[in-house]
Amino acid sequence: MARLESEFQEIITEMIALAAKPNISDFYPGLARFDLQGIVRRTNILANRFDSFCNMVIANRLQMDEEGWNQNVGDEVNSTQDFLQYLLRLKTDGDLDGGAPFTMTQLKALLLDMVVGGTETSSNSVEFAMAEMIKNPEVMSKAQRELEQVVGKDNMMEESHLHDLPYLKAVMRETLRLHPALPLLMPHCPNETCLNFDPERFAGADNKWDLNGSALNYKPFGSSHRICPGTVMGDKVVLYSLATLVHSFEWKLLGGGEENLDVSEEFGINLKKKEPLVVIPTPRLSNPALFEYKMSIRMMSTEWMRRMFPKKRKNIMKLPCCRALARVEPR
Ligand code: HEM
Repeated sequence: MARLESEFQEIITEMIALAAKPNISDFYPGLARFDLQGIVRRTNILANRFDSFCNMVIANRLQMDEEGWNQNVGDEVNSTQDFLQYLLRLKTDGDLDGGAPFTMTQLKALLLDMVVGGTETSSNSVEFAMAEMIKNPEVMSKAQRELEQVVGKDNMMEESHLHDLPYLKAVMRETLRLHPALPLLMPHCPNETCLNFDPERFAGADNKWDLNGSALNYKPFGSSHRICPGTVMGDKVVLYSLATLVHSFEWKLLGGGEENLDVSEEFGINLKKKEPLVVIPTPRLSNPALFEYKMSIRMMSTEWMRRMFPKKRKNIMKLPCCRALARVEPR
């Protein structure tokens, strides 16, 4: 399991690094066939490894379906179908509007786009937002109060609560303003100094900033033709993760000194926190039983995981894709 996890992470991290690497062939196309920096050769190796990974996941899913592990396959588009099952159905039947079926190559390309485009962008944004809230306790308290009112301390955060969390949404917007996940968009700079973390900029009913890139002075997901195709998903994943973390736990730095927490960035194609955030969570919900989670895996079902790793069921949540897509539900 650990080997599979680290291999998956290694592929994705290296793919992102290669995508960002300046390639001399882009400036002198005549040199492209020599692949002087080995970028094409390395990319092909990674693409093959990702392909094998996808083949394994897809083959297992198909085998499970064949053996009836998920009895709901074939029902109307239902909540128990995982994302891969849905894509595989599009591959066979086409979409609901009569669109042409997917090919297997398109299906894998979509998975690759989602993993490469959506993993670090979302997790880095959550890390920055948590760091800023820990550094600014008044922001953390306000977000916690909002969650207490909307969700309640005797309840678990659910996706349906997301619409009623305007302050946490403002925290996320402000995080993306100050620490844009992908900083290399068209060049732009603020017309006044606004370096402090202040979610109030985005709070209030008259807040006019959205994420669709229509206002060119706020476009954390890009804008126009090249706008991020994962905007809606990224928005929900980041907000849901933040809400769950803030609602369920108090957060402290190891050794204290929250007010001096370093939030500086390491520049790259993906902006990440220079020093990883290391924090200590303390449960804050009133009912300890709420922390005995029943995990329901959306993208890869638990049955699939059990089947694939029969001897290591206890480690099921250690696979990064499961952690990212797992939904936490109360018992
Ligand atoms: C906080 C989360 C995210 C942020 C801030 C973000 C931001 C961005 C930005 C700024 C771009 C570049 C737009 C441009 O070239 O002008 C982009 C591109 C892209 N994003 Fe995201 N993204 C996020 C999450 C996601 C997710 C969840 C997915 C997939 C499910 C995704 C998939 C992609 C893809 C495939 C592209 C390349 C599009 C193209 O080149 O045409 N992103 N993203």
